[in-house]
Amino acid sequence: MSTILDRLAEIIESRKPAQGGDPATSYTAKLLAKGDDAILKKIGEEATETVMAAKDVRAGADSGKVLYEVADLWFHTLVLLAQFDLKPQQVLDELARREGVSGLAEKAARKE
Ligand SMILES: N=c1c2ncn([C@@H]3O[C@H](COP(=O)(O)OP(=O)(O)OP(=O)(O)O)[C@@H](O)[C@H]3O)c2ncn1[C@@H]1O[C@H](COP(=O)(O)O)[C@@H](O)[C@H]1O
Repeated sequence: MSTILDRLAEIIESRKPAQGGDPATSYTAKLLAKGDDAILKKIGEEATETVMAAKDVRAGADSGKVLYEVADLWFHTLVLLAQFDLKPQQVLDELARREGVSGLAEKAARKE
């Protein structure tokens, strides 16, 4: 069964310049055509907007604001994955690989 992440990844793939993505009709095609720096800039912006939304929620705003910004951030990380020919499933596989491994234990092992 395909998930929304898989379906979005397919759409993003189809927006690549090499696949005929049209920057005039597609936000994703426009961003991909601009290249690495533009994509990375968007991720920085969306991460910052997520931080600001979380602060706003703590100051009384609706928590939906965080959901909205995280969706923007996830979308742009999917564009970044596509730019490097990576798939969301590979990120899910990496998270699955880490399942059950304490972050503290993993960090300690790295220091040895
Ligand atoms: N999920 C998304 C999605 N989330 C966010 N965005 C866009 O990401 C941008 C977020 O940037 P900002 O909030 O900073 O808004 P902005 O000022 O318009 O952005 P900039 O011009 O500054 O880059 C907005 O233009 C949003 O519309 C998305 N654009 C597309 N998708 C998905 O991708 C599909 C293909 O979209 P197109 O490639 O545009 O056809 C869509 O059907 C959706 O499923």
